[in-house]
Amino acid sequence: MKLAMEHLSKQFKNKIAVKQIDTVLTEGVYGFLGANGAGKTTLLQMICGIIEPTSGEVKVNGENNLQMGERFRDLLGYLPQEFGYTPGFTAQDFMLYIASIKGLQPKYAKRRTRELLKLVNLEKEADRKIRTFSGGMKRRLGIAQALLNDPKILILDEPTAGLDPKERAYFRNIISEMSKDKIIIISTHIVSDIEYISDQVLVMKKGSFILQGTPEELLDKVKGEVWSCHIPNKDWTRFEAQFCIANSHALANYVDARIVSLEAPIEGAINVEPTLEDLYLKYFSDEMEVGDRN
Ligand SMILES: Nc1ncnc2c1ncn2[C@@H]1O[C@H](COP(=O)(O)OP(=O)(O)OP(=O)(O)O)[C@@H](O)[C@H]1O
Repeated sequence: MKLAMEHLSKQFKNKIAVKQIDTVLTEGVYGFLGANGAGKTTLLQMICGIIEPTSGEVKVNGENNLQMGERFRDLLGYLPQEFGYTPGFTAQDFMLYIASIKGLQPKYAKRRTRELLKLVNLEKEADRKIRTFSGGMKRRLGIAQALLNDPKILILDEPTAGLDPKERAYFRNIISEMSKDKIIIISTHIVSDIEYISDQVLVMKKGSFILQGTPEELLDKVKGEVWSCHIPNKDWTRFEAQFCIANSHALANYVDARIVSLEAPIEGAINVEPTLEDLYLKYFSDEMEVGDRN
């Protein structure tokens, strides 16, 4: 299957949210990485056919997604950023309700609901009301509902928002296990959510993809630019203002720092293996507050 974005743009009044995106996705896991406001949600909503592009189009195997209508919706599973759960429903009622909207046969819907609640580890909570669920449980239920129709295109907008580290790890395992025959798009600003499960990472900034490649290809772009060094306490304020700081740990006489820089920031700095987090900092440090980095 081919999911193509062709010269895709979206403008809201005088704000260009998505700018001339051209890319083709086939089966695999794609991480759309970008800061808040980069345009991820707008792009995903155009792919899902929820909003119309200002120009350009989304095509599935050469056919416009909006013109495909029902046939496109049958292929699609979507977890929006803000999901409207009905708090008085139990998890099972909710799944059956979404299944009926998706037009699934009741018998199949029941079986699929059982399977999916098991997959997202909510099997024992099937009869509990959603109003008693934690944020993480609701998010897992959201992932389960997106899978009801066994979608060939699965789109997850910030799927791990509100999940604790254990649930994040669980989520990554679920995705890696089912990737084979689907196009899976995960949008996030959290690098670790997609670093190990994405076949391709697309870095989005100000409405455009500024980088696209396998995690290894992207890591090559910061190779030789990540340093581990000791900065004397008296010089720290100057270094913090001048360099992109990936990490810092203040000790008695110096700060143990990880710095992204073309040149060694200080004598004795040691070149270390980069991570995607370093790459993200390199490209987004101009948009971040100092406190965001740690
Ligand atoms: N309906 C709208 N009307 C006006 N501006 C909008 C609208 N929707 C989005 N925008 C603007 O378009 C830009 C991209 O927003 P979008 O929500 O797509 O980004 P994002 O990368 O998903 O960020 P976030 O993770 O914070 O949602 C932002 O500047 C946003 O304010």
